[in-house]
Amino acid sequence: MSTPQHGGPGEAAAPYGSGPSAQAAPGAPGKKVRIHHLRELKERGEPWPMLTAYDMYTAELFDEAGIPVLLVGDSAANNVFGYDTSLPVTVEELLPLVRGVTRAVRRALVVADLPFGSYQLSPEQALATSVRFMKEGRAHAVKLEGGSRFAPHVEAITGAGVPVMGHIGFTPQSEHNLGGYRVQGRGAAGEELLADALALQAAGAFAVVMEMVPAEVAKRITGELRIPTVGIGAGPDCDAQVLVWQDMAGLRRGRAPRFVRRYADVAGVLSAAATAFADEVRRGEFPAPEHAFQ
Ligand SMILES: Nc1nc(=O)c2c([nH]1)NC[C@@H]1CN(c3ccc(C(=O)N[C@@H](CCC(=O)O)C(=O)O)cc3)CN21
Ligand SMILES: CC(C)C(=O)C(=O)O
Ligand SMILES: [Mg+2]
Repeated sequence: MSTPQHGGPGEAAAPYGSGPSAQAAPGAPGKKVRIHHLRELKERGEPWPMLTAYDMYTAELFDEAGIPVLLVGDSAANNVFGYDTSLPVTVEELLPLVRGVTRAVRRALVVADLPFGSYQLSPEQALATSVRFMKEGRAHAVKLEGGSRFAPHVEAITGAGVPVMGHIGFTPQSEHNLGGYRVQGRGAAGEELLADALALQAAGAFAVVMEMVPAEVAKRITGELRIPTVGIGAGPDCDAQVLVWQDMAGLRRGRAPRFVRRYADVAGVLSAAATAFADEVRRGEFPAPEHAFQ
């Protein structure tokens, strides 16, 4: 195979995020993001962005915009399939989305989120599901929710050569146990969170998401870890920041979580386009002669 693989042995090339290739022109071949690049960004104190993506066009745009890591989140449950929680989404539903995203990217590292029930049963199940996302989804890494209790699962997966991203703090797959969308790690629970992060690192995780964690706790954990932390509602001192793209771009309407900043009004743009199309069809203004064949 001549195609370089993500997460393989490091090249002597300039690290991702430095030099002119950091913002490669659309269509430029660019360099694939590797896990060691993310570690180097942490060492240099350069925060990096991560976004969810669930399809080809968004993946292509985010890749070209220089987002080094794309997550095919189990949040597709809410943001693609319309479930009210992330619990019902299945491997069978997520796999085709992962395939679409990995086909579209040139540089970004694509992380497949393991859905509820597809890894918790045993390290063997976690590895088997990860292998499906790597082989059938062509993902570059997987992500799973949970702390120290999932260290054996992370070890089984990384032991097979598959990079794993952890996820601690508010873990949506456990929302019924956590009592809803609530900040995690306040007070004494902060020490447990640190222990969880260290256990994931020791098990071989290459990064760890911290969701809805007090900023001071996230800062402390980020300082204690060698691997990058990726915050969502975890303050400014994480090594990276992630948002769900429909929140970031204003496609999802209604009240967004407090940790969201909206960078666009995609809902407004799409809604105006659909309304204009509908009006023109109803008025007989579309199609015009140039849209028709003689
Ligand atoms: N569109 C979307 N964005 C997300 O961030 C997201 C998903 N979907 N689906 C899966 C999980 C669920 N997540 C969520 C969902 C809601 C809140 C929320 O409503 N938070 C409130 C209450 C916080 C509190 O009471 O402490 C907030 O104002 O932040 C937070 C995280 C994060 N993930
Ligand atoms: C919010 C991110 C971290 C996530 O797990 C998802 O989108 O599923
Ligand atoms: Mg998720």
